Amino acid sequence: MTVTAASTSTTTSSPVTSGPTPGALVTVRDLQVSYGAGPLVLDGVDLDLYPGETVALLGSSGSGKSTLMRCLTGFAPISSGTVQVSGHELTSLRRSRLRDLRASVGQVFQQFNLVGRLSVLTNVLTGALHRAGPINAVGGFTSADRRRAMELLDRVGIAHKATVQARTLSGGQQQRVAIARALMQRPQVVLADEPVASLDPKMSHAVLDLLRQIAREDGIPVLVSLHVLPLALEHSDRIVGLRHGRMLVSAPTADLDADRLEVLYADGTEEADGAHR
Ligand SMILES: Nc1ncnc2c1ncn2[C@@H]1O[C@H](COP(=O)(O)OP(=O)(O)OP(=O)(O)O)[C@@H](O)[C@H]1O
Repeated sequence: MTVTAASTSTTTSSPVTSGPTPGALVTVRDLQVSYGAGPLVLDGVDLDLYPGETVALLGSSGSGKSTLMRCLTGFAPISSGTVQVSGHELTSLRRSRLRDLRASVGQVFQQFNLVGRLSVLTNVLTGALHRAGPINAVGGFTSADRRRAMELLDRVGIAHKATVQARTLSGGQQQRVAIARALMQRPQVVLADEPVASLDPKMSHAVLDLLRQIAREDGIPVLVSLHVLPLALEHSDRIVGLRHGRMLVSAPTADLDADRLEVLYADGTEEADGAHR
């Protein structure tokens, strides 16, 4: 795993960096975001994501985790700063190029976002549409697409459910299907926004194991937001943490423990206090 010099210790302010870091697939610099005329919800955020690493994104409710993820797909109102994905500056891309770039970012969500009445296999196949565009949907999927979708279902351990409706699966099984769908895009990076928030502890470990395995085997970065510190400490190579929109922690997981991460939750809001333990 590669880490930046700025990420080798817990920081109390944003690391001072400029330009893309060699080897990073995602580089965010001095990012500021506000919704409408509201206050800054991200303020001076820097982030690098490297091939093969799993990075846990922590922070109390409202600290800006989802907004940061949205920035990586061009769906957040960026006020200033830069976001580079695979060497492309996202903030200056035309719409068609932005669509291409989004296709290279696989996403996994808390609520799985499957189409419940469609088969598991078809749900995975829809991942191919991100790259091919909607026109391909008219012509249907190719046999190569189907073969790949079955291989991915096998990889996530759920090929035996390929023909059943997605809504008949358990939460953990549905999240595996969602991961297979994201992989169908042949992503260069995977963003998982609270992927285990709806799962029981056993399933949570299994899904996070799977995501980390994918990062390593495919050599892509996986950024996963979590609310439970022990899960982050067990299933990540590096932890970054937001508090009130500022990146307060950026360090290898091996250098961190729950006490050092408390800084993210001091003065926390809503369910943050205590819920992360
Ligand atoms: N579409 C929006 N319009 C206006 N404000 C928004 C919007 N989305 C998020 N916010 C605000 O931005 C801030 C950060 O929200 P965000 O959802 O990124 O936090 P989060 O860390 O992901 O929270 P949670 O852990 O609860 O999901 C919050 O104050 C939130 O109210």
